[in-house]
Amino acid sequence: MSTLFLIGMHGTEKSQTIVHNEHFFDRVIELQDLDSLMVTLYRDRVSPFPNPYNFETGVSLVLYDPSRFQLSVRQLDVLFKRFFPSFNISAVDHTHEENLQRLNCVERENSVCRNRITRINHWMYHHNDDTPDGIAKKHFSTINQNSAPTQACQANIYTLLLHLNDSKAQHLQKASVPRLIRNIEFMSFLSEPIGKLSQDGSHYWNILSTWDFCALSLSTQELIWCGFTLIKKLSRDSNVLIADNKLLLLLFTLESSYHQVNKFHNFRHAIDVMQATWRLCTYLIKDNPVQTLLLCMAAIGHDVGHPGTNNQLLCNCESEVAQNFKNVSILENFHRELFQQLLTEHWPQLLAISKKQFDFISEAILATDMALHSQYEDRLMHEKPMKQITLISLIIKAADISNVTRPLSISARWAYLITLEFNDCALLESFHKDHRPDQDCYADSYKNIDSAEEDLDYIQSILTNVTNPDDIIKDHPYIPNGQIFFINTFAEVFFNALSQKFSKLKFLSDNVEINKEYWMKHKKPN
Ligand SMILES: Nc1ncnc2c1ncn2[C@@H]1O[C@@H]2COP(=O)(O)O[C@H]2[C@H]1O
Repeated sequence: MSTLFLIGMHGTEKSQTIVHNEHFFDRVIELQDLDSLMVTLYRDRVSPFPNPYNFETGVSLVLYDPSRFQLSVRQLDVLFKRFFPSFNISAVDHTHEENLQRLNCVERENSVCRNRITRINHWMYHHNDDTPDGIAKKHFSTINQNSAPTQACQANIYTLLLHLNDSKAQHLQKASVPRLIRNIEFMSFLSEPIGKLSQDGSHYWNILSTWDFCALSLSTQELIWCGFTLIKKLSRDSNVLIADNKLLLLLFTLESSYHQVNKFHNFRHAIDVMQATWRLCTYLIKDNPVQTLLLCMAAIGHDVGHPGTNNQLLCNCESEVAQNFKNVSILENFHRELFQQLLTEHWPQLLAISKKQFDFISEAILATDMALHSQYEDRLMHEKPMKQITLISLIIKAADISNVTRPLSISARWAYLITLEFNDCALLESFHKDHRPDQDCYADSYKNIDSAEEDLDYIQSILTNVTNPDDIIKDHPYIPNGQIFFINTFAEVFFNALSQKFSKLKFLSDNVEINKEYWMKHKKPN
């Protein structure tokens, strides 16, 4: 869905160009000022699933007069990139008619980001620097009344490369949090969990404290609340304090740095891994609250910006992001860099502590690369005495794939989601048979592809209404085979070895066996 925001614009200021182009947007919202804009962005983003206004499945433009708000277009764009990194949103100075050519782009851009496959393709492989700076450098004559929109259009759509480059650029600028964001009371966007707490003050503690934790049945507001509740407690335990509103800003920024439209690799997975990490820490690093805090934070950030695909796909198509990391642990390095930057900005004290301890958070995030799985398995079985860094890595690795150790009804729903994500990877690969990954997204051949309407409504109804795995595999009969493969190849040996080493963790390998038994009963002949 796409939104046209008109800020502080009175009827007479609305030019004919704006009026003629409004119909390209799904909605037009008129707001008094930029403060109201920020509130709308946050409020929409944390609306209940399936959330049409997540700012990812369409392109949104903000038309305003910079001179009236003492904030240039460039500054507002930087603010969007810093605090809403996954959003397709850009600022436009509407007082110069030629700038309104950007409105012509929206129809084309929407067609790229409404289709899951073209959207993911664009995220992963689009290399051009379409920012106004980049365009100026390449002498594209795009803001020209007579010319058709060209690559300049794509400036409004998220890409991994821009996310990474913007994050690096912010690192250099060391800017403070702008007033527009600093003034926000983030608790005001969390009415849902606060409402539940008024009925039962320990509700979220109770759900966070068991291995039956089901992030799948939580809304975005509740996920943020769970992160807030746990990290606040751990920060107190370890005396690395952070003010409530600052912690909430960090969590809202993290949520906006994950792709809500991904089936599996989204903020929900991040909170699930954070919870699993914490539970494992209560058994394995009992007397070290600082390390528990660092590891739980690493867990929340470990997949930030994940495109819902994999390293192989980035590598095969020689994406610039892959080259940037020399084809080594590409996504993990990507997550690590983005998260480091977020911490530099939002919680530098924690980052400093992390760096003092063998670059704790970075090491933890890098350990989640499954290409290193057998190495870690080896260390788990043979390293004596086990080094602290190995233990930390094993905890976050175990948490990352802990969905197969959850009770079956929960595990099956995670299996369903990862299967859908794998299916999209397969669609992306077949898309590449006919299209160069980095070709101009507006070329004709790119248009009529027949895959991948949005299906978030359908997925959400399964997640909330279906708890019986039988119902899930009725529609997706090959899920059991995928789960057996994953358990046989990775999970079984790993969790058995972990349970042998740490007997209190036997429930993990027990659950894997129960789940495997179920999948075996429903296995399809290959
Ligand atoms: N239930 C599951 N079934 C199949 N693969 C899984 C499952 N859980 C995790 N994985 C894989 O394990 C990987 C761990 O690292 P990633 O999160 O990058 O991507 C994950 C998936 O590829």
